[in-house]
Amino acid sequence: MSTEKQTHGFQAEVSRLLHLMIHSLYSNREIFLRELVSNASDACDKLRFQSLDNPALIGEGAEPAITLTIDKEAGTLTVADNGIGMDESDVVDNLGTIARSGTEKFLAQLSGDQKKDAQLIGQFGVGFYSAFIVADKVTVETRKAGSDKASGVRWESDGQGEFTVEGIERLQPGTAVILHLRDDARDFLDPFKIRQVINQYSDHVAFPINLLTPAEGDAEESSETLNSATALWQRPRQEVSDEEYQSFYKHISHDFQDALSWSHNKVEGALEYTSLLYLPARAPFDLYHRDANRGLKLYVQRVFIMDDAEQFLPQYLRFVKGVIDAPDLPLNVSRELLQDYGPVQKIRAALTKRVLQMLKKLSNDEEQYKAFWSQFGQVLKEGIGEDADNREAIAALLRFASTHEEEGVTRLDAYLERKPAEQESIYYLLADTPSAALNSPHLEVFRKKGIEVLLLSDPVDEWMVSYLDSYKDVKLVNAARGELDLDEAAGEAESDNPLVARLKDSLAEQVESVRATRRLVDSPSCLVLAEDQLGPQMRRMLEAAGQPVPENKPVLEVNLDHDLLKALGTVDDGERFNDLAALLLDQAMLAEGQLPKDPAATARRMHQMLVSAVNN
Ligand SMILES: Nc1ncnc2c1ncn2[C@@H]1O[C@H](COP(=O)(O)OP(=O)(O)OP(=O)(O)O)[C@@H](O)[C@H]1O
Repeated sequence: MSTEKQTHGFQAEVSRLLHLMIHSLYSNREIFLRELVSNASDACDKLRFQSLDNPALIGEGAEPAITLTIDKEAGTLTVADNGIGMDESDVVDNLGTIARSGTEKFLAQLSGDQKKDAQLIGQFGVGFYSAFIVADKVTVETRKAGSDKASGVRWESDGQGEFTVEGIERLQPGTAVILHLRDDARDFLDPFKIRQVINQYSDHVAFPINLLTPAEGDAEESSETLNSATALWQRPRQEVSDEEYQSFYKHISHDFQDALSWSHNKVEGALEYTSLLYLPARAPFDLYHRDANRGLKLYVQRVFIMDDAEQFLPQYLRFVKGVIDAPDLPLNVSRELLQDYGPVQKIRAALTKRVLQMLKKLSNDEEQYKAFWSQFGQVLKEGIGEDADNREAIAALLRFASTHEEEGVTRLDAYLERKPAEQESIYYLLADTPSAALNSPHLEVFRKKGIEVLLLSDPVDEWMVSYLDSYKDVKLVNAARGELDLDEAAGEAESDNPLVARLKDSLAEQVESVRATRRLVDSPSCLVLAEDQLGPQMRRMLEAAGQPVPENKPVLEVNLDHDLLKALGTVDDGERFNDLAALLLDQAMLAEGQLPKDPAATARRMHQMLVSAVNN
């Protein structure tokens, strides 16, 4: 342990975050107290957990507690705990860096617009650094539980880019965060204000939060406990107010916004557990990062066991926050053990059903559900592939753009209600964007017949529908694949058409086949994939992942009733015919949002066409 004072620079991201945070969170200043109290409570949780194996860690009579001390003269507010504490390397790692992937990208999104940035930073979670919203200097004194009193550490910074670390003597293990309040934050020296903020944000913290006010004038030193200090999830539902649920949500999630909804249940019987699950209103910035926090906080008989207990919910529900308290699990349960532990599988299956029910209930309110869907819809779609047992329930929660829903979105059930009885399938079309889908030549015949087509343009959609063969026993059919049986007589009779045969010859290298179609009304041609071929979205996904992708040639379908095709039939010059045939294929690719195989050749052919059109 070095005793000399050492100066360190903050990681560049921390400096930027500090700067932005101080400016954009000014109007939410009091959140710093919630964040520091949350950290103190986590530290007490961790110590209690470690002391299961090593009871000596908790000193005699030292019940875990959080102490707030106001010192008006010094202008400081101190948030202290007798939790796990930190050693020197913990301090340098935890209070000087942000070890979350995607941080740089996240910071790049911040615009300087206070309101927008405040929201974004809320999604990110500011934790300890929020101390600098109210303090122009922060001192942390800490000692790791189990180490001796000479192993204390003092960390200090004005939040301007550097911090110092030095060894100190500290009598008690645990951490004290001393805030030297800015002049405009001196209202946090008022016990009344502290009481109000703790009441609002931290009443449910499961350890006592004591407020110490030193003697002043006639008043003697005093100490009072500000919170009820019972585990909120252990209280009966009807005794917990909505405000309490919301503030508990913010405590465990570090979100600034209210949750969309929650579900609190005590399950009795052979397998007892209590769960409190929340649906957040906004996606965290790192929802798609593999190492992002996810899952629930696990407690056993109110003793905190672990964060991110991902075994209790499937991946695709990783946005759900909450706690689970399973009193029958062994206290020394580890992640590895959880994985193969029978009761955990049962709890997971039940919690999954519960979340899907919450979503179903939420979807009764279209407005609210829209908000949810825009944030988490893409993640929920992963469930179609991942969770065969609940596939139908998840499918009912999906939302799609549709040819029959001009602005909004539709559900599979609404599609089925609108569908004429004789229509045997649910049709969908995959495209890169909603507008590409709407303009696709594949829709022409569906429009003409008034048949509804769902428009899928999320990158995950192709993968997802590959797992969704049917919904309520109605098959899902890709409108751009294979031969459509919309009009049985179509196509077949014309298969030996001489123009089709010439096109086949001319394009033999590029296409699998050419055939006449009734699929098209206004367009001359379009591409169709065989039933078993990969679509362009899947292709790109596989290519991006470095996987080998089989070459597949599309089928070109042509509309023999189209003027262009009629004219093409009269072209005798072989070279000119080949150029026109190639253009017919290229424009079909463009309509799909794909680039022609040889863009330069396409440009040359178009150039020739334009010149001859202008000269005519
Ligand atoms: N009072 C404390 N006692 C012990 N360790 C602490 C304390 N406060 C902070 N730390 C340590 O510093 C780390 C960083 O804290 P910070 O609040 O910035 O982020 P976090 O709590 O990990 O993340 P978030 O707040 O976004 O959940 C914590 O993970 C913890 O290891």
